[in-house]
Amino acid sequence: MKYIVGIGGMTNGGKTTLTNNLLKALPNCCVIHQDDFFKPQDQIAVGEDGFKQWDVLESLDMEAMLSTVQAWVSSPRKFARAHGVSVRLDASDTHILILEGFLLYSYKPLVDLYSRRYFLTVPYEECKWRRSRRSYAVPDPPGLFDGHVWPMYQKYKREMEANGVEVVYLDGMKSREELFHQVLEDIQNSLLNRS
Ligand SMILES: Nc1ncnc2c1ncn2[C@@H]1O[C@H](COP(=O)(O)OP(=O)(O)O)[C@@H](O)[C@H]1O
Ligand SMILES: NC(=O)c1ccc[n+]([C@@H]2O[C@H](COP(=O)(O)O)[C@@H](O)[C@H]2O)c1
Ligand SMILES: [Mg+2]
Repeated sequence: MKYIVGIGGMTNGGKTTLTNNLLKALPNCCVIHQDDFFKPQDQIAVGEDGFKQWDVLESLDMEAMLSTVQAWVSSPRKFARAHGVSVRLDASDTHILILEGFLLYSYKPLVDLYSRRYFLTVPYEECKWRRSRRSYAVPDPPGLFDGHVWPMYQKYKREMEANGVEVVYLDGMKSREELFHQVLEDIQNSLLNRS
């Protein structure tokens, strides 16, 4: 069985942290990080607001991300081997792929592939505070969060909801451990129901 999990939601909701914890616990589990598909800086548009538009779908090479997902779908075993993931021979023939990123459910060709879509959120103030402590490959210029990051998050979330995309919301204010156990248990139950 092939099982694709989305760990989506807002920037600094805790997606990467949760994903790394799940990867250690789930057998035959590969990961694809959406952040690895950002286009080079010189291809990022500059908006009327003067900000580089990092937080829009066009800043990501989603075709390349889709091809990577398709490579896993066509042979999870080969994909795992190529990415240094050990495949347990004794385990049942279940293969899991985690897709992790902030715009997972806004790209049409991918949206129906998920077996389960999680969506992490934290309140505005917490998100802004966590973000202010992060250092990205390209540092945030002053005002980016309120001028670009937060409005784009709201826009894409509204669109996702208007499109009726079904997600399981996760409270990113819970502890790392609580989130890990909640989602691990949920995935395990969902896998049992399918087998
Ligand atoms: N459950 C949590 N509670 C408090 N802080 C968290 C939690 N999960 C992650 N963090 C912290 O928040 C920041 C963003 O986490 P990260 O996993 O990189 O988020 P994302 O990938 O969604 O941007 C990091 O400093 C991380 O240590
Ligand atoms: N990885 C990069 O090349 C890069 C560059 C500029 C901004 N970012 C930021 O990365 C964020 C997405 O990653 P997180 O969800 O982990 O925060 C976006 O909000 C974007 O503004 C990433
Ligand atoms: Mg991240």
